[in-house]
Amino acid sequence: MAFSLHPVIDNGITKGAADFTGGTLYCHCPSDKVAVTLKGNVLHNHACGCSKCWKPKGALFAIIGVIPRDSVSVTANGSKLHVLDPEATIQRNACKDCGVHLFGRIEKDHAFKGLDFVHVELSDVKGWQEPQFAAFVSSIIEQGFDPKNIDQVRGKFKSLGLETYDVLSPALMDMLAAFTAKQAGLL
Ligand SMILES: N[C@@H](CCC(=O)N[C@@H](CSCO)C(=O)NCC(=O)O)C(=O)O
Ligand SMILES: [Zn+2]
Ligand SMILES: [Zn+2]
Repeated sequence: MAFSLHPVIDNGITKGAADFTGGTLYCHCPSDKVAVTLKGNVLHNHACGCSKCWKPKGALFAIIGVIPRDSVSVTANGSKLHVLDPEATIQRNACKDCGVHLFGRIEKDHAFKGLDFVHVELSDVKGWQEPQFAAFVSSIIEQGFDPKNIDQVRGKFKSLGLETYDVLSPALMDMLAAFTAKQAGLL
C-alpha cells in the first residue's frame, strides 16, 4: 500500500545542526505571508497523527516540535492569524487565508505551558532538530485510515529509526504525569 507519512521524512531523516540559531516560518499564501520568527531550535520534534495538528496535503502525519514562547514572535501579517479552537488545550494560531498553523500556544495551567508548538517545515532554512519519534499513531485510524494497514505505517517509522507511540513519548508522558502528581500534592 502506498502512503506518505510526511514529505520531510518519506525518503529518510536528515539530522539537525548542533549550533543552529533559528529561522522564520511562513504560511502558504502566495503573497502577504504570515511570518513567525523563532529564536533558536525546537525540542521534542515529532511526527503527530492526531486530528488537530496541521498536516501538508496528502500526509498522514504532522511534524511538530516545541520552543519556549518567548522565542516566538509574529514578524509579518499577524492580522491574518486566528485561533482555530479557543477551547482546546493548544490554541492553534492559523492563517485565515491558507489554513496553515503558525504556532500553537497553551494559556491554561498545563505541564507544557510556556512552550509553543510549531512546524519547522514552514521555514526555508535547514538545521532544525530532526523528528525524534512518532506520536498518536493510532489516531490516524480515527480519521479513516484502514487499521489493516497500520502495521505498515509503524514499520515505516521503525525503518526510519523512529519509535512509535499511541500517545506521546515516555519523556513527555512523564512530564504530564509529574504535573498531575504535583497538582494533587503528591510530588
Ligand atoms: N485522538 C485524538 C488525540 C488528540 C490529542 O490529544 N493531541 C495531542 C497531541 S498534539 C501534538 O503532539 C494534544 O496534546 N492535544 C491537545 C490539543 O490539541 O489541544 C485526535 O486525533 O484528535
Ligand atoms: Zn496564509
Ligand atoms: Zn497532534
